[in-house]
Formats: sequence, C-alpha cells, structure tokens
Amino acid sequence: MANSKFAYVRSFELPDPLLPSTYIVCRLDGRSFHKFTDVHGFLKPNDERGLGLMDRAAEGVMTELRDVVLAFGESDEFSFLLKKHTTLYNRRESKILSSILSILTAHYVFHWPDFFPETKLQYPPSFDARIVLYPGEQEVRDYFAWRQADTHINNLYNTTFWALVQQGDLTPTAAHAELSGTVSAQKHEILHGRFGVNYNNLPERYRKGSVLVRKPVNKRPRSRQPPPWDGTSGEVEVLHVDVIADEFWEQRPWLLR
Ligand SMILES: Nc1nc2c(ncn2[C@@H]2O[C@H](COP(=O)(O)OP(=O)(O)OP(=O)(O)O)[C@@H](O)[C@H]2O)c(=O)[nH]1
Ligand SMILES: [Mg+2]
Repeated sequence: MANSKFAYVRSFELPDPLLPSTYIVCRLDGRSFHKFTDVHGFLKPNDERGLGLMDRAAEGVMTELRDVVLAFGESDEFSFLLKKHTTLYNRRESKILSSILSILTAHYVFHWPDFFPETKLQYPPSFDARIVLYPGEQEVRDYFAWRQADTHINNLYNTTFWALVQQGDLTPTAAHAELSGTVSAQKHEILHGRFGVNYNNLPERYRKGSVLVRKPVNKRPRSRQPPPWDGTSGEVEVLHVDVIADEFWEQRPWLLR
C-alpha cells in the first residue's frame, strides 16, 4: 500500500498521559497583557469589562469541558481544576492543555464585543498555558489559596500605586519608591488617609478574584444504586469568595472527589 511506506512516522508521536489519580490544574496567562491592556485602553488598575470578559471566557471552557469543576481567575490569568479521575482525552497532556487554551482564547475573542462594544480589537490576544499535577487534596487547596493570596497582594499594591499616580500626582518612579517596604496596613492607611478610599469597599471581583464552580447534581436517584454520574451538573456558578480555604472546600466536597 502506498500509505504504508510513510506510516512509520506515526511512531514518532509519543504518548503523553498524565499520572492517574492526580489532580490536574491548568493555568493560563495572557501573553504580554501589559501591552494588550494599554493598547485597548483598559482602566487601571482594574477594568471591570476586561475582568468580566476573562470570567466569560473561563465559563466557556467549563461549558465545553464538563470535567473542569473549578476555575479561579485574576488579572490576565485563570486556573482550571479537573476532577481527579477525569478520563478526558485519556488524560493526554497535550490534548487537555491545547483544548483549554484554545477554547479560552476563542471565547475571549468571540465575546470581546459584548464587553468592549466601543473598542475594536487591534490585534489578536493570546495566552500561554501549563499543566501541573497535584498528588493530594492539600496541595490543591494550597494551590488555590496561593493564587488568591497573589490577588490580594497585587491588587492592594496596584490600587495604592495608581491612587498615588492618578490622584496624588506622583510619577510612577516616586510611587514605587513610596510603596517600597510598606506592609499592607500602611497601604490601607495611604488609601484611606490620603485618598479617602476604604479598600474593603472596592468591588469584590478586584479584591478576591473570581471563582467559577461547577454545581453538583441535586436530583436523588430513584434506585439506591449510586448513579453512574460524574458528580457534577452542567451549571456553573460565578462567585467572589473571601478566602478559598477550608470552609470553601468543606461546603463543596464534590470538587475534590
Ligand atoms: N489596566 C489594566 N491592566 C491589566 C488588567 N488586568 C491585567 N492587566 C495587565 O496585565 C498584566 C499581567 O501581568 P503579567 O502576566 O505578569 O504580564 P504580561 O505583560 O502579561 O507578561 P507575560 O504574562 O509574561 O507575557 C498586568 O501587569 C497589567 O499590566 C486590568 O484590569 N487593567
Ligand atoms: Mg500575562
């Protein structure tokens, strides 16, 4: 057969399965979003439209890939958690990573006009992605706590920085110098004392990031047999929770099953 002479090249395609019974987390991050947000006139430090669009794109991922049970987003990044025993694409790393990446990017572009009706896309935005495997529940909990701590730290810094620049008329260099070595209480004090801003009254989405949670199936099966179900319904809920810590996971045990 004509084909057989060439078919050996297939053997160069190596399998890339992710370890079974581990938690798969895929994190995406906007490529050069410093420039992208500047070119498209995003408000500083937080643009409600931009963050809403990221949430919408992440929801697209969760709608298309039912095994994604949780997502957390801040700034230009989103992390997706797949259910522990997922068999999506036979757990092939490249398939899972590239699918999540392209679904999010496509939704970001597709929904752009809904969030930025007045702003034409000047060039195609893109994202990078990585997959990390976590062996147990504790690492998964700590992972999301880590990302959310990052949100708190960055947002407090950025909010104070831009208040000093925009309202305090400091140069960016002077604002950086003023904030250098300050702890969070001092930043709260600068915001409150000098600009009358109570940080805790800023929108939750800015301070806490966005959490997208797959809702559980509510229906009880007729028979006593456990249903052959994957533990999740299709519905996705968008939350802005204080801390993604113990209580959060205990209230939603299906996420780590
Ligand atoms: N003005 C504005 N900028 C934002 C907003 N969200 C994200 N950004 C920008 O996006 C950047 C995200 O940080 P990084 O991911 O570290 O930087 P990056 O330029 O995307 O660089 P790479 O990720 O390394 O490609 C921030 O530094 C901001 O410049 C927003 O709501 N408003
Ligand atoms: Mg980035």
